[in-house]
Amino acid sequence: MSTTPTADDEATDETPDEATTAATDETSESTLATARKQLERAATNVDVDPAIVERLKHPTRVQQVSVPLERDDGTVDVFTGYRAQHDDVRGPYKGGLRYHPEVSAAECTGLSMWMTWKCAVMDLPFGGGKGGIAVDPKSLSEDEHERLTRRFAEELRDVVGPTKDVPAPDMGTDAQTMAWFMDAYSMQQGETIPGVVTGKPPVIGGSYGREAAPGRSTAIAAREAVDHYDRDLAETTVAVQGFGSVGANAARLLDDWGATVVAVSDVNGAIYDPDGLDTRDVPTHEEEPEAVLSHEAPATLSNEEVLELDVDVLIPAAVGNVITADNADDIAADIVVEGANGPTTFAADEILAERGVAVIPDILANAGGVTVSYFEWLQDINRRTWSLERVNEELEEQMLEAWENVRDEVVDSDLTWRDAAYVVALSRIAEAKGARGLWP
Ligand SMILES: NC(=O)C1=CN([C@@H]2O[C@H](COP(=O)(O)OP(=O)(O)OC[C@H]3O[C@@H](n4cnc5c(N)ncnc54)[C@H](OP(=O)(O)O)[C@@H]3O)[C@@H](O)[C@H]2O)C=CC1
Ligand SMILES: O=C(O)CCC(=O)C(=O)O
Repeated sequence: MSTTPTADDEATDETPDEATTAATDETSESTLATARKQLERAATNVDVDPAIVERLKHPTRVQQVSVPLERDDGTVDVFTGYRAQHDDVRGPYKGGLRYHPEVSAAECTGLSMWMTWKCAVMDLPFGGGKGGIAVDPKSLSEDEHERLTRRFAEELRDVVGPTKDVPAPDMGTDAQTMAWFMDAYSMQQGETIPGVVTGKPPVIGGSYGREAAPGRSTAIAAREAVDHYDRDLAETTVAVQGFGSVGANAARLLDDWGATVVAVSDVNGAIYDPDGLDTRDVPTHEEEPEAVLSHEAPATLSNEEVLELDVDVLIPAAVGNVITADNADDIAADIVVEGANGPTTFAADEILAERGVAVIPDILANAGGVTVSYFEWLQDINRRTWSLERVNEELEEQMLEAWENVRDEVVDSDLTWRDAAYVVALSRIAEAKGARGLWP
């Protein structure tokens, strides 16, 4: 079933277009509204055909599917799944699959727009996609997670594929989810096709280093930002919201590199030690969900308090829309590095910019995930495995190149880091559209 989402979308009751105008209450500014407003603002800094900008406010398509699940007790529940495909002028759609109760057509559309820019900033030959199922993954047994994923893969079969659209993990999904997805798709196609998804376990064509990659790039971005502002990482304090794939890997690397990580949180709150936490001893979401508070520490904080801690670097690495107009004035960090996708609303971004807080945007900071996904895709096509050392070296190189491209715009054109990243991305996308003769 291929549809434009309708008001049947139980998760939000809004279409992608309605989502833009529905966001009247600042704190509830939707992902899609933020993504569109960011695009409009950034477009004023680039010489790009307004028709292209108008086109880029909309996805190519959003696939909406019903995903029936037979529960372990024999009853059946039907969930709604989505795959938003935003733009593919530079290559196949690329982006994660999220299992979360708030997944909706509008959210996937906004997230797929950010994937288009992210792939362009990193100069990867991909466009932007994002999808998921509106479900609480913690309510699923492992067998239910597998059955749901296999059925989702069947429903998406016509729109995904190694040269069409290549999903990957996101919140609530992991390497095992990708393995089931790849197996279900391969069985339907009658041959093993590892390149249909990335983020798989290495034993079936996954790349070493993929799981840690978005956290690694977030740490690299934090390190480079600290250096850009003439500070010393050894004297830098860091707070991290979210201790999953992105947050835990970023925190542990920065800890390894000499920074002092004073607070980390999961969904239930944060642990705080002004002298620095031993982040390797704190259980990650993958090791044990909701276990951060079980680690002994001098103090605990709420998730709101962790955002307002007086640290040098704040890394929101959990859910979106956590820095809003309501708390932007209370953010005490000098540098915010966006590990999560869309943690800062449009209005909050403007407040932080006025206050001189540097915000390193998600489309640059957490782009290590999709970059190593690209490496995985190359390995799958070539049937050749790269070592972890090679993956990390090439990631470092690609991140530094993207960092320099964006930094040059910040320095030369006096732009915010987000606007600068958009200038790099939009210029490449517009150039590709021009070269292909696509209008718009
Ligand atoms: N995985 C990837 O490849 C990439 C992910 N991202 C983005 O990074 C963010 C995190 O994703 P990822 O690390 O994969 O997710 P995970 O599911 O691995 O971890 C999420 C973490 O956030 C915590 N969390 C969940 N809800 C909240 C909340 N409301 N407040 C505070 N903490 C919360 C979870 O706690 P608990 O353990 O208690 O559940 C967990 O520690 C998302 O925005 C995602 O889109 C970006 C690039 C790539
Ligand atoms: O690895 C990928 O393809 C995409 C990861 C992702 O969803 C993201 O960067 O937000």
